[in-house]
Amino acid sequence: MKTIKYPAKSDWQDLILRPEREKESLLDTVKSVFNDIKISGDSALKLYTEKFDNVNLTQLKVSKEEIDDSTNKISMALQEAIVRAKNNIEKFHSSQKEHPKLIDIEPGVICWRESRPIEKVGLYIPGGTAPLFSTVLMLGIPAKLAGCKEIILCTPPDSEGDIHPAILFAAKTVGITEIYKVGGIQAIAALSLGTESIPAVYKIFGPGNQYVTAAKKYAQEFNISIDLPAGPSEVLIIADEQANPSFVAADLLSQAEHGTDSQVIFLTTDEAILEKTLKEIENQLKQLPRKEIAAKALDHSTAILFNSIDECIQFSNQYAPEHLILAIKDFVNYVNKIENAGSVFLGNYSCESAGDYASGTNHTLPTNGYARNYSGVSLDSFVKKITFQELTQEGIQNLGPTIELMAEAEELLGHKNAVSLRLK
Ligand SMILES: NC(=O)c1ccc[n+]([C@@H]2O[C@H](COP(=O)([O-])OP(=O)(O)OC[C@H]3O[C@@H](n4cnc5c(N)ncnc54)[C@H](O)[C@@H]3O)[C@@H](O)[C@H]2O)c1
Ligand SMILES: N[C@H](CO)Cc1c[nH]c[nH+]1
Ligand SMILES: [Zn+2]
Repeated sequence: MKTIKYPAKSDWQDLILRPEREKESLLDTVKSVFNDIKISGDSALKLYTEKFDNVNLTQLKVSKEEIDDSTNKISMALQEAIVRAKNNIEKFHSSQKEHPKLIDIEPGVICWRESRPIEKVGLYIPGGTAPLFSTVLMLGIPAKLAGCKEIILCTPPDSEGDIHPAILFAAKTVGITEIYKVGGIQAIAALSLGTESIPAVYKIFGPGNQYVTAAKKYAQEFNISIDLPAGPSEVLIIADEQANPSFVAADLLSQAEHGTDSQVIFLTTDEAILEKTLKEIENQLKQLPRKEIAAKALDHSTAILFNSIDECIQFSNQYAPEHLILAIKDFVNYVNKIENAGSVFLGNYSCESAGDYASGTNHTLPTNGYARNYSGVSLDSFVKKITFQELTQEGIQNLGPTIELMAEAEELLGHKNAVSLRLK
């Protein structure tokens, strides 16, 4: 991890850069996979699965037996943990339900808005280097709460052609049964274009590596919408003198271990905390099974010493992290100053892992600076909002002349006429 002390503001622009693959070559790969899947459907899907996941599949769809068997393949304790997390995620996301509010605009003019589920949605569950069954809960629960009719789940198979039983158990717990063994660009292409076995959907959700994220961006060319660009994980931690260096190190490593292209940023005003945290990172890293992955992520991660917490917050707002942890005493005084972040964790005991698994918030969040203009996944992501209005005869009599005047000024006399006829 690189250490920088008191950087000038003019250097911040370089410090907020994320490690990225060369976009051009990524896009070329994405385009050719989409093209092959458009032409050859399932057979291209199988070829790409052999190429990128090293497994030769005969059947892409997960059978009912495989789903049912998943229960016997994971411990009772894990089953209970998944159910507890599900209840918490459900509680938080249910609270996001909006009830139509009728607004009296003027006498005889009422407007309101109602939500309707997106009928067909595709959920991508990452599985390249870790089976992220928690993501099944994060996407499946709001999809079900919203009332989406067709929910198609895609996730890469392991080298035996199997899906991790915890992914299948989580899907079963949420009530998802249409599951396909396909990952990466080819999964996103199948969900966008449809193949003999995988139906096309209207919106694609889910995080993934740079290939998946690039494919989701490209899918938009086919009029498919996407949740958000949720790429390689990241966390930014702001710590003062009362922070606990071992907690801070553990939180940084928790996101570094996701992938070699993850990035973690540590900001502090206290030089002693900086030194102790770097030592802790070194010690804790050795104990992690994914130490090679985390070490590579740390190679393009930075620890920065600043003069004040205000300066740390300003830097964080410019960086726009996926996760922000405020390991500072008076975090309540800084909440209002946070402008760009996917999800925020307050105080020494709010570890980021809580949000990843079980506290209730969603872990599918904007990365790579997209927290400047995107929100994380929520119930809203799975619905469209339709506006309604009812004008009575009194309403059009009152408002009509204003509409007529505006229509005439725009030289749209057809619009004006639709009002004038009703005023007679
Ligand atoms: N932002 C979020 O909300 C969030 C949440 C969870 C996970 N994540 C991120 O998701 C990512 C998961 O990545 P992963 O790799 O473990 O799983 P993944 O499922 O995203 O990607 C695996 C797939 O990548 C494809 N692939 C691998 N090498 C390729 C190559 N050379 N060319 C073309 N395709 C290739 C394969 O098809 C494989 O199935 C991590 O980066 C993690 O940080 C983000
Ligand atoms: N931290 C990830 C989002 O960046 C989500 C996750 C899933 N499992 C563990 N973590
Ligand atoms: Zn995580």
